[in-house]
Amino acid sequence: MDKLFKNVVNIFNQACKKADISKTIHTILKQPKNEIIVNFPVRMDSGEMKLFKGYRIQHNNILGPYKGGFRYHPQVNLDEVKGLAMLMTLKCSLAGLPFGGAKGGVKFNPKDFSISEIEKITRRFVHALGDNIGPNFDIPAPDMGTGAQTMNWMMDTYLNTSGSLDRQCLKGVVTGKSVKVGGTKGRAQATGYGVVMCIEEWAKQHNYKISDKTFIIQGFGNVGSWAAKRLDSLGAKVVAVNDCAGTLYMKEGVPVRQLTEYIAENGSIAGFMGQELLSREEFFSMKADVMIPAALENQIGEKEAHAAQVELIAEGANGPITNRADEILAEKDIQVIPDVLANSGGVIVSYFEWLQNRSNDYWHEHHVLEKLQDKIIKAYHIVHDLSIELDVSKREAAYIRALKNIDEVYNERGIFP
Ligand SMILES: NC(=O)C1=CN([C@@H]2O[C@H](COP(=O)(O)OP(=O)(O)OC[C@H]3O[C@@H](n4cnc5c(N)ncnc54)[C@H](OP(=O)(O)O)[C@@H]3O)[C@@H](O)[C@H]2O)C=CC1
Ligand SMILES: O=C(O)CCC(=O)C(=O)O
Repeated sequence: MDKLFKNVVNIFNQACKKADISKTIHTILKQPKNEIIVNFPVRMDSGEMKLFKGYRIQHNNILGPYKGGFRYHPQVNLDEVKGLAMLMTLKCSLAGLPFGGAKGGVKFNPKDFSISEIEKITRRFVHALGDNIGPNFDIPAPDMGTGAQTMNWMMDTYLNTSGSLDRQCLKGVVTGKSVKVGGTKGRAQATGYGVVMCIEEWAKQHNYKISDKTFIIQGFGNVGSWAAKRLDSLGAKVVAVNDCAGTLYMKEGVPVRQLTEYIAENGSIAGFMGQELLSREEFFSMKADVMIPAALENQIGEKEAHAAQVELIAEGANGPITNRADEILAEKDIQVIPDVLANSGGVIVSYFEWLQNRSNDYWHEHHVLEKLQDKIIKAYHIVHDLSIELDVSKREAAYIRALKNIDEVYNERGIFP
């Protein structure tokens, strides 16, 4: 089984060499600054006490407060969260945000717990983290298995336990909250929309008419479903969706809104419109124009890369392609828009939420989405141009650009001895 942190560090090492990053900066960045692990007890509905393990990995904060999501998933582990935290440092730097990188999570499957148990787990986790998070220090956000409701509980717990009277500014302790409690319009759709905005830009460069193309999406949660909605509005056909239950294939295109509603009610694609599901293997070998992995890391390994029959992969998920698979895809001339660029829409709009919380001035949705488009398209062209100039993949170009920004800041500030 590939390890995410190792995969990310391999590309980081290559990029450091190509970007001529000093040994000192390489040494600072190759491990996270802080690895926080908490074990905390929570009383279940049955009265039983259960112990949970939570992580917050703070990779680097030279550019600003640590920033990155919290994941609730049974596979959460230290290696995974370290890899995800390093990706956040690179993602924020590439997007030009005044944030560093962090990631966290709790190892459990939310599907096995009641809403009130999930609320208690969330509140106890925030309590256990204490001052390790804060609106000017480390700002969590949603990731797999968490969403606006989780962020609302987190903010509420932090406000009630921090001891500070500055309720307004403290709202920015987490982003991705619901709009009524201080979230921004546009955050829910930001990551999925951002992925498609990158695909739209790629399409313009390749004289590619999106409305004539077929798309396949792994994962139909926050990222996958919003990407599908934007594709649908552009007239494109999403012909297959894969989740843990299997692969839904509909030749004429999946009815995106109905599927979103169905999953919200039933928890998965199983049973949708009476369709028989295909296998995971059939998803990864399906002939289509574009694939959007929007689930877990390491989904496209050697086998899936050999089987792939698409022209472009836009990484909605973090780290969905292993190092070896990256090489195979390059040999097959399958292009990749890398995670640190393609899924940066989420953290970009999180930044807008944080700004709105600080100023107490809330923006229209169209303004948020316009600003998102400006930022992500700017990053897209920086990556594209650099990949041509240096003759490297878009992933390497993205890492190189992000590392150069960080290197420059360290060099101008100097390093504390
Ligand atoms: N939310 C955000 O703003 C951002 C998310 N990302 C990344 O995007 C990815 C998805 O996140 P998000 O949409 O928020 O998560 P969600 O929890 O909303 O959705 C996850 C989706 O992935 C599916 N999934 C999980 N495990 C598997 C598997 N083994 N095989 C197939 N499908 C699977 C789930 O299906 P099932 O119900 O069957 O488990 C579900 O459809 C993650 O990699 C995350 O790090 C990146 C940037 C920002
Ligand atoms: O919105 C954020 O702050 C972080 C989103 C995230 O976790 C990610 O981009 O992987």
